Amino acid sequence: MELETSVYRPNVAVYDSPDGVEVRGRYDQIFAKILTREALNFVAELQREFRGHVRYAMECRREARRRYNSGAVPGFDPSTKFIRDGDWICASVPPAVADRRVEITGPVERKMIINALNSGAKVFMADFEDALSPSWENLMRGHVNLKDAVDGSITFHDKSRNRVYKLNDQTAKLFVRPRGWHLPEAHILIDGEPATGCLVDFGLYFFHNYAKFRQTQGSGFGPFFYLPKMEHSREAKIWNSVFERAEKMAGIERGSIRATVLIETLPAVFQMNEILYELRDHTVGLNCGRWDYIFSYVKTFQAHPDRLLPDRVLVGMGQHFMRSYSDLLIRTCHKRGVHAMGGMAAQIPIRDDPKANEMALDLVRKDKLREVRAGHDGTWAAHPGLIPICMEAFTGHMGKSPNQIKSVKREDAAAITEEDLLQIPRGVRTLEGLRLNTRVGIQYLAAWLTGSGSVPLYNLMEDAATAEISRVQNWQWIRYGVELDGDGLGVRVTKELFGRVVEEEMERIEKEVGKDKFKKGMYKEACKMFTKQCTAPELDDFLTLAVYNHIVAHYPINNSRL
Ligand SMILES: CC(=O)SCCNC(=O)CCNC(=O)[C@H](O)C(C)(C)COP(=O)(O)OP(=O)(O)OC[C@H]1O[C@@H](n2cnc3c(N)ncnc32)[C@H](O)[C@@H]1OP(=O)(O)O
Ligand SMILES: O=CC(=O)O
Ligand SMILES: [Mg+2]
Repeated sequence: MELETSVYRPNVAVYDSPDGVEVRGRYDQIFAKILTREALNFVAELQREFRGHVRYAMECRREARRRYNSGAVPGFDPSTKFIRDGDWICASVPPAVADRRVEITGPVERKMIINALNSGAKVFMADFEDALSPSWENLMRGHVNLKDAVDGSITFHDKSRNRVYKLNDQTAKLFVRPRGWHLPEAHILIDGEPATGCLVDFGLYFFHNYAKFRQTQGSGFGPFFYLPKMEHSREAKIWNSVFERAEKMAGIERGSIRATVLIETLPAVFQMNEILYELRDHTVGLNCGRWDYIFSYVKTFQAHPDRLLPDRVLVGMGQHFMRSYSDLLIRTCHKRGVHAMGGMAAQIPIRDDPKANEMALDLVRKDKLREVRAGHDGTWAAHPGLIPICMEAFTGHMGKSPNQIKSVKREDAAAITEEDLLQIPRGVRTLEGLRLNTRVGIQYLAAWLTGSGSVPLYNLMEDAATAEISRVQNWQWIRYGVELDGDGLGVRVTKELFGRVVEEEMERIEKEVGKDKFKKGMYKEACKMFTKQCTAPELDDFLTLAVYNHIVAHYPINNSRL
């Protein structure tokens, strides 16, 4: 089915919402097929059952932050040692996803979904998180697209190229990544309060797709999910209960739903066993979400001036703390019988410069070889053009074996300590680092405000996670007046220096994108928001949460049934 959302009309129709549910987003006949009374009722049930647990989990995050801000550092929890030492394993991996050597990721955009499912990757992770700007239009179209994808009818007509996109016979297995626990969905009010974003994403997708998915994609299992940005196993426990609730509603076997958890916050690295334990009937592994992990390192240590990061480009997987995290994740997953997934290299193909392209591809190749040699069972690709390289690296090493769960135990990683996981990354800080953070942060935010959650900038993939690093690193350097020791200039970062950098980088952005695009885009607004966040007395928890209101579009006429 080709997606044609209706043109704007005055509010003549309303969604058929159950009691206590108010939909404040634009009405569209196509969206109404997703926002059915029954589906909204399911989301409302999830919200009512779990909102107290979510609220408590978010309060615990704030409490942990207060402790870290008073000098504490994260570590293993002595009270859950029995879980780490225990001899349990997770439910066995469903055959449909035993081989996940290459997974492509991307926003829930129609053409990209088709391209990703056809890409030759084993898995496609359709993203409501880092790669999506969660506007009402993006979210609802995303659900329509996913439903069409699961029932196999999705098509897309690119009129400018007169090209029709449709699914191949063989497609990647679909995983869906709902938003993190922290993000609200302001367009759906339940009992007068914004719904929890991830419960909306999960609830709508599950409700409409579980039956078809299990018949086709999952061979009796599924649907499959990726779970982002958790900080503690209590958050995994909520997901486990949500899954059980959904299975009960659908009348499907417990353990049908499976999820891979991104380990992408510093506190969570100390909870990997505990997270798998909570989800032991519903998990298919952990993934190294390296970009958010770096962001989380800065955020966790925001009050620790002795733990400042070097330039963003120097914080790679070769740093001791990153290598330790990836090695320990592999050991943990393989001990528990599930996949240890690698992460995303930021390089993307460079079309107009063969030499630079070869260098970028070589960096991706090296990253993937490091991952497979370390024992990872699969990896992420940002772009279809990277799949052959990722495949080659993993197949070259694993051959026909679907994964390395049984063959690479990494017992040596048992010796990894808290100090290894927290070791301060080495490297210099430069004015160019400050400039790049600023240039990238502003351009990313400008794109996000206008509906794009992942963009190519300076030949790298940028999304919410990578932009967060730029933001918090600038904040940290300004807050502590760090010396830029890599330039030989000995300059300290101050608000005044940052102000000059912002001005100059805005001029550069205008030159690079052209006057017309600059004027029509939201660069000035983005600049204001980014500057405010980088110079705020208190570090905002999330960039996208702080600016979310700017993309909320409440439908003007009150369509409430309350
Ligand atoms: C930190 C993390 O969370 S990582 C996970 C979240 N981030 C992501 O998922 C990023 C995914 N990648 C992307 O969004 C894109 O590749 C970008 C923004 C980085 C680059 O996009 P573009 O510059 O538009 O790519 P480009 O023009 O080279 O695309 C060429 C073709 O590949 C397709 N393509 C590019 N990336 C993807 C993808 N990830 N999935 C599916 N198709 C893709 C394009 O749709 C285009 O198709 P077409 O030839 O049929 O028109
Ligand atoms: O979600 C992935 C990450 O690296 O962040
Ligand atoms: Mg992430």
